[in-house]
This record gives sequence, C-alpha cells and structure tokens, in this order.
Amino acid sequence: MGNIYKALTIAGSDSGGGAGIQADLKTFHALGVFGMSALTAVTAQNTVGVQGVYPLSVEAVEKQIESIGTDLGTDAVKTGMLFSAEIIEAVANQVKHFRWSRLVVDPVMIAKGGEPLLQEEAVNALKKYLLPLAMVITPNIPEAEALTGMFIQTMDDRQKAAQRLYELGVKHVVIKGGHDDDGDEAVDLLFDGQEYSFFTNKRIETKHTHGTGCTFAAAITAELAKGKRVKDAVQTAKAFIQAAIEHELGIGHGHGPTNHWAYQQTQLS
Ligand SMILES: Nc1ncnc2c1ncn2[C@@H]1O[C@H](COP(=O)(O)OP(=O)(O)O)[C@@H](O)[C@H]1O
Ligand SMILES: Cc1ncc(COP(=O)(O)OP(=O)(O)O)c(N)n1
Repeated sequence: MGNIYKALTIAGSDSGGGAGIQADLKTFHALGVFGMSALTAVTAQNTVGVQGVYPLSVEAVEKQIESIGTDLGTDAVKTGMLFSAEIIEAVANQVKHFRWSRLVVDPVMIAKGGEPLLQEEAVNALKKYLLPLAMVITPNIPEAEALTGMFIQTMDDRQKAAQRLYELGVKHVVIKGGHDDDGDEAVDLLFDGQEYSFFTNKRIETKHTHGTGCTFAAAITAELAKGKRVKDAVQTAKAFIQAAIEHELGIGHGHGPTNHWAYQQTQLS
C-alpha cells in the first residue's frame, strides 16, 4: 500500500445520505482518501426536506476531534454544518491546537428546502473564529451574501464579495454558481488574493441536486489531502460534481442525492 491520505470532516449527519457527513465520506472514498468524521449535529432529513435538527454538545464535538488529532492525524479538514457559535469557536480552537492548515470551510447555513442549519447569530462567529484559519471557503451565493452583507447579482458583484471574504483572512475564496440559474452554464469563481479564475460547466437541468455543495467542498478537501494546489483541487472538484449531477440516481420523492460513484466510473470507462 502506498501513502494513505487522510481527510477529516466536521459536519452534520444527513440521514438521507445525500449531504453532510455522508456525502463527505463518500466523496473522500471515491477520490481514494481515507475519511474520518466528527459529528456536530444529527438531522432527520430526506430528499423532501429536514424533519428535525439535533445538535451535539460542544464537549462531544471536541472529544471526537481530539480522538482523531491525538492518534490518526489528518492531511486536510473540511467543515460543513456547525450549527452554533459555541461549536464554531470550539472547532476553531481544535484546528489551531492541532495546527491543521489545509482547512476547507463550507459555510453551510440553509438546506435546499429552506430549513436553517446554522443559528443566525453564529454567522459572526464564523467570520471571527473560523474564516481566518481557512485555506479555502466555498459559499454559495446566498451564503456569500450573508457573510458580506452584499447583494450579489452579477459576476462583478461576486468578484467584490470574494475580495471582501479574502480580507477576512481566508486564503482562497470559491463562490459557487449553482444558484445563479441565468443562462446554461454553472460557473464557480476562485479568488486567491491576486487573480480570479473561473470554472465553467454546462448547467444540467435536474431537480436532483441535494448535497452538491457538500460534495464539491469534500472533493476539494480530498485533493488538498493529497497535497494538490488549490486551483487543481477546485478543477477536480468541478469535474467530480459535474459527473455526480449528470449521472443522477433518481431516488427519493424530492431533490435526490447526487451520484458519488460517477466520477470514478467515468474515469475508468
Ligand atoms: N444544475 C447544475 N448543473 C451543473 N452544476 C451545478 C448545478 N447546480 C450546482 N452545480 C455545481 O455544484 C456545485 C455546488 O454549487 P451550489 O449549488 O451553488 O452549492 P450549494 O449546494 O452549497 O447551494 C458548484 O460547483 C456548482 O457550480
Ligand atoms: C447535515 C447537512 N449538512 C449540510 C447540508 C447542506 O448541504 P448542501 O450541499 O448545501 O445541499 P443542499 O441542502 O443545498 O441540498 C444539509 N442539507 N445537511
């Protein structure tokens, strides 16, 4: 066995398996990275919506991270649903304690169906404690608006928002374009403090996009765990999510999950 790359996801559980910890671990696995998890909350969730949110105690979150940090270690870390300001502060302290620099923050706020996954007052804690530690942040457009207080309509607005997020201490800002459904392309923007890069794919007409954000950020994390540069990691993540949306599974009665096998299968064929 060659080098084993490891990645840790600190996020919520989606019982339906399309988003959250489940999407992250499937993505790590599909990209050949050993996945580990620290759960922040359990959600009762399916393709139709979120039926319940049950946060864990700060102590439970800290202990899980400590168990990983003091034994296995990790090459990269991703955060997803963090739920509260207290959990955010505890996670930031652990990331600093273990000196984990390859940190991808997916600032999950609201599920596709509109149910809140982050308390409103916790947005400031994200900005204060976690963003300054992040190598990459991956907001969708509404999340970028909440973090910057800007109204984002055009690509020019997105570039300005990326600049503002960069000024909070994040090293690379990716503002995803899934919510910008004008036109037939899905365009993601990357800003590294100097230049803007654009990652463009054909927009796929489908309702089965549950967990796209988690899957995309997890793919970036897996590639960073292998030591890849951020721009290359985003490129691979974009191809991964495209294949995952394109080869839909069509399960559930609402917004179905993406296909975490598809990228691997398209690479083999
Ligand atoms: N219909 C689609 N066709 C192709 N790519 C998409 C589509 N919807 C989302 N994406 C891509 O999926 C990733 C997640 O985007 P987005 O939907 O904005 O995030 P979130 O799930 O956090 O709201 C991005 O790379 C985005 O461009
Ligand atoms: C437990 C949990 N974490 C995160 C999300 C949000 O996932 P995302 O990839 O943004 O997908 P949608 O909710 O937009 O489908 C979640 N739903 N549950």
